[in-house]
Amino acid sequence: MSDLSSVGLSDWLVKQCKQLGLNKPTPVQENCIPPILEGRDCMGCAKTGSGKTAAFVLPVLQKLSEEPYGIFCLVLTPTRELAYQIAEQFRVLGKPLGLKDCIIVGGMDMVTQALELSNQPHVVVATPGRLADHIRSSNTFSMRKIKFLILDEADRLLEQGCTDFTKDLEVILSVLPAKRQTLLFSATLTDTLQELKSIALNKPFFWESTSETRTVEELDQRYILTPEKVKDAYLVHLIQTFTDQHDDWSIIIFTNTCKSCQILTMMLQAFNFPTICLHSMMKQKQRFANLAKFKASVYKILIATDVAARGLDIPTVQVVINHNTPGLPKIYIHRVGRTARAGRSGVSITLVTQYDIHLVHSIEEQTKTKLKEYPMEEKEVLKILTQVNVTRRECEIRLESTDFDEKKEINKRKQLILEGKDPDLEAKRKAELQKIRSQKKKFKQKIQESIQRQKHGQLKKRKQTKNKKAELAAS
Ligand SMILES: Nc1ncnc2c1ncn2[C@@H]1O[C@H](COP(=O)(O)OP(=O)(O)OP(=O)(O)O)[C@@H](O)[C@H]1O
Repeated sequence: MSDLSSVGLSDWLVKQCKQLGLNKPTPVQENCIPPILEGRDCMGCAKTGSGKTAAFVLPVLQKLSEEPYGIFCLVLTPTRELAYQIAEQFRVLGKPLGLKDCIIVGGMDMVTQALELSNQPHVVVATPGRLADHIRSSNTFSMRKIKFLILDEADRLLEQGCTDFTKDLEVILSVLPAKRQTLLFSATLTDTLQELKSIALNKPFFWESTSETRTVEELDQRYILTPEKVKDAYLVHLIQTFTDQHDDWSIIIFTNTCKSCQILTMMLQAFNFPTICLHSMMKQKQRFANLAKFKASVYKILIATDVAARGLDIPTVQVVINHNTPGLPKIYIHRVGRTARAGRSGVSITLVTQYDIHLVHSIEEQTKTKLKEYPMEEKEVLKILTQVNVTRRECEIRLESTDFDEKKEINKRKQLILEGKDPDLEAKRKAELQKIRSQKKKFKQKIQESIQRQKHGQLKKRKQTKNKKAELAAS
């Protein structure tokens, strides 16, 4: 494969890429950059860590150099940290152009952002909620002339998950010109293809890597089967083993809630592991500061919720641990994709309880990969079990004495009000749903128990018959 000029990039850009160690195009770049330069809409689906960001940044910079004006390009992305990472790529690769960029994300000062927007930056990188707020509240900037709209992690932006971006997207799309190039990228586009096609209107060029598996070959994917009560002891033992065996390692541990993230961080800190956390209940400045410290290897362990599952590119991460088994294969793919990036190797270890086995099966089915068991010395784990569980309980008590739960409740209510919902009505609805769920669970348990009893009865009967036959034969 030849250098990046083979995909149609100008000499100044190729030179800039070389300075950053980008010598040859990756497959997604090789396939998507030419049609984008030709003016086509593009949907690119390639594995995590395969260079999708440069696949859209480079052609935009080339086009911008031919006709520089602001606002030329808008990039939307689901998380604030990702917005900063993308803006940095634009800034570094676009240095020879004197590129002006502007980052519009929640949790940061709105007035400063409004000023920056009115200065006509070439590129705006934004999370949908905050950009929609600016559009609703200000007329000091215009997006009527943008050439490029890019949706990074496009499927996440369109799905109606816990953060629903669809209303904000409508507001944003309503102020963009119909004549534009739309570029959509993700490692998991296929589920949302129809919705995506309604945004990329001009018969988009679609490219998907043709690999059998949906995770990278360099990733060693493992699991540990553990009872729920022993999970944290496994985690502590696992980290201790890595600490003993590797000098230069970084680990991301994913967990399912902000509270669990906070407790696990306190617990690992109590065991003197250099741990820091990242979740959506933290102040934005603290989130950025923690991520920067982790990137700089000041802290070797990052415990995060799924706010860090997509897009983050931290080359030193060798291990990803899933403290909970992700409920959706898609989330698993993005989480484990934080390691083994750009051809490097990496390990992912998923802690699986007896209730999660079906989730592992659907992950294996979707990724077309079989997870292998991670060998652990159970005896060693059991030795620290009591100490770990007592430490965890102490951390829980410490957290309960703070206003963590209260803050969570206030944040939730604020979010619901912003979404135009009544928090009290929603709470009622949630309680009813919870009641139905627990009734269903009880019912399921009863059925399981009666099946077990039946099986047990049949076995007993068979044994009795066998014994009788043996007695008869003996007499
Ligand atoms: N042509 C190239 N040659 C070498 N390295 C590259 C090349 N293009 C990109 N990279 C590097 O690969 C790494 C991963 O790239 P990037 O973050 O764009 O991945 P991605 O495909 O967007 O992953 P994700 O799906 O997780 O967001 C980055 O560190 C980037 O600098």
